[in-house]
Amino acid sequence: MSARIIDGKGAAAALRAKVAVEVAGYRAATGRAPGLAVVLVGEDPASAVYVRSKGKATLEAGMLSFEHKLPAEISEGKLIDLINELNSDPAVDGILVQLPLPDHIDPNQVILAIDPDKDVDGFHPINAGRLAIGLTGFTPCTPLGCLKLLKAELGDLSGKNAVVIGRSNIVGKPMAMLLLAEHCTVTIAHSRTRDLPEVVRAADIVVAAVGRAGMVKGDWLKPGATVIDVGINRVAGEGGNSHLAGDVDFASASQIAGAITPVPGGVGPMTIACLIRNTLVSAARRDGFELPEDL
Ligand SMILES: NC(=O)C1=CN([C@@H]2O[C@H](COP(=O)(O)OP(=O)(O)OC[C@H]3O[C@@H](n4cnc5c(N)ncnc54)[C@H](OP(=O)(O)O)[C@@H]3O)[C@@H](O)[C@H]2O)C=CC1
Ligand SMILES: Nc1nc(=O)c2c([nH]1)NC[C@@H]1CN(c3ccc(C(=O)N[C@@H](CCC(=O)O)C(=O)O)cc3)C=[N+]21
Repeated sequence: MSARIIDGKGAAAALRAKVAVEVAGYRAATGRAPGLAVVLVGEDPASAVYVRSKGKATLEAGMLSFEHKLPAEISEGKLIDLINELNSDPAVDGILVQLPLPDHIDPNQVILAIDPDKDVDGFHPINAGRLAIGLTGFTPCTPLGCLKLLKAELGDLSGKNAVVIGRSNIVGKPMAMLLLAEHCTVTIAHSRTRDLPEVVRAADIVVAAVGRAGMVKGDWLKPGATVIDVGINRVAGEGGNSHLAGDVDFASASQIAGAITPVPGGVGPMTIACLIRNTLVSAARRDGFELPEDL
């Protein structure tokens, strides 16, 4: 059997187009454009690439992009001063501080400084708490993108067995909360899980967010399972080349799964589409502008 390939890139383009239509309506109604501030500390090349594609997607949707590039040596206090300025800037609807941060800066203190109502990453404890207890807030972009792909593929998720591999605050935990809210029976696996292949074998839905290239093998899967591969791992190839690989061994998994996301072209583009979606949602809440339920 050969799995359906879930086209994350196409789904992301469609979501971005829907957001752009709503942005046009928002601008006509309010006379202003939603604005996203992205803060990049230091010169990590991968982070710089992501920040650039976020800025591009923001502009393409008709929104304003404010990029703040800060030197790696900046103090935590100075970074928090900038966040306070962005919190009180009426042109800024969303604030994203690109992670990881340099070691001398505590990411928890930085995230705490962001106004929860501008926290389009959904990383602030207030938004994590809102998600956990079912209140309106901001849902982290990567898990939200995964959920949108799953619903497009499967429709109603109620009663399905879902296994999330990974328990980070930015992917694994919020993913599990979203699946629980969709009435899945959720298992969260991590590095201390005993017999991971056996745990995965029970899953109708597998979300892999580990950071280990090709770890999940085809023979771990229940035949027909839906597999969402969050992993973005840069793997060295021959002659100094490198390529991106997911956490799932695509060659073997695509023989057994019912549907699977590729890397690249799966979850990554959806993350960026959900970021501009969240930024529009933030602006719309501020002005009482109504958006479609299913955006
Ligand atoms: N596509 C996208 O938009 C995004 C992709 N990513 C990618 O997703 C992956 C995960 O990211 P993130 O959540 O930040 O990573 P973290 O490193 O924060 O978390 C990794 C998780 O995987 C678990 N883990 C590690 N080794 C094993 C193992 N052998 N068996 C089972 N579980 C294991 C860890 O367990 P423990 O808690 O016990 O240590 C931890 O919970 C990375 O490849 C990252 O690049 C991340 C964000 C966005
Ligand atoms: N505050 C914060 N918020 C984040 O959302 C955040 C972050 N920090 N730090 C890093 C991770 C990672 N992340 C990705 C976004 C897009 C792709 C993406 O578009 N990937 C393309 C490939 C890109 C390439 O070729 O390198 C794809 O999978 O097709 C990947 C990863 C967001 N993150």
